[in-house]
Amino acid sequence: MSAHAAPDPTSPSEAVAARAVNLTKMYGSGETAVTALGGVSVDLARGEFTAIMGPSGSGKSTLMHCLAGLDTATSGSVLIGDTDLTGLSDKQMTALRRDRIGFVFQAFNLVPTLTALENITLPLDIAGRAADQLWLNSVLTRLGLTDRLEHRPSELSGGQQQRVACARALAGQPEIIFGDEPTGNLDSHSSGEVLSILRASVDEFGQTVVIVTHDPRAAAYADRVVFLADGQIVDELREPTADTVLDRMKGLDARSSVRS
Ligand SMILES: Nc1ncnc2c1ncn2[C@@H]1O[C@H](COP(=O)(O)OP(=O)(O)OP(=O)(O)O)[C@@H](O)[C@H]1O
Repeated sequence: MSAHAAPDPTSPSEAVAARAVNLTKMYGSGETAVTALGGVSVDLARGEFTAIMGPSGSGKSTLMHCLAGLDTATSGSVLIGDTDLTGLSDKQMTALRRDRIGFVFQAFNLVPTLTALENITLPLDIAGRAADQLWLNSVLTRLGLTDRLEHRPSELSGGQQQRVACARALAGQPEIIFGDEPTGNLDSHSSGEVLSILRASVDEFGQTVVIVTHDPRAAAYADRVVFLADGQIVDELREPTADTVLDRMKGLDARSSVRS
């Protein structure tokens, strides 16, 4: 198994978009306690596309939810840029998620009664921020949405809905975008489109993207794949291909089945 890079405590925060330090998450207590994360430390570099992979139950969603401020860890800390999430009030956490983080979920999570454009600008409207029109136009053009802006979600294909969700995540120029199985509900063509958009947002816009995925072909779009097993980071891969990811996953699945 190849060594994975431990976080460098001296690395400047400009280079690190999000950081987990010795993150532990327990569910339940006593004999029924489950350790979902057993002391995870990881740095997510700015301007990089990272995929989190691992067998079912390995802690991927828990890690992403803690990093994104959607869940709180039992111990350890999470930083978004320089901000330590530990100790933030609910109000501060809501503001941080709204102003500094973009989300793309498996289920698209669009508001059915709003048009595509209204969905895209909704988080900015709620925050009372005006969209940067030049930026928004370049995102809408890049995502091929300019002729779909007046459509409601029910009038769009799954792939188009997820492109709207990507535009919504990008509209506010967040520090980091988290995707929880963003292609889990899409066919392979639409998956490829959405992943190309996330890839382009990193290459062309300097965005930082982190996704959880089960799909080695999706992970192959990333710069780096971080592998979890049993609530620990056990491996990582740079410049992954679908084949190299699949190989590593086979090793982890074998390891899990030996344990269970
Ligand atoms: N709300 C909860 N209550 C109790 N246990 C939980 C809860 N959420 C997750 N777990 C447990 O924590 C562990 C990690 O779960 P998590 O959902 O993070 O894994 P995952 O790698 O994302 O799984 P999958 O690939 O199946 O979505 C699992 O053993 C799971 O059963």
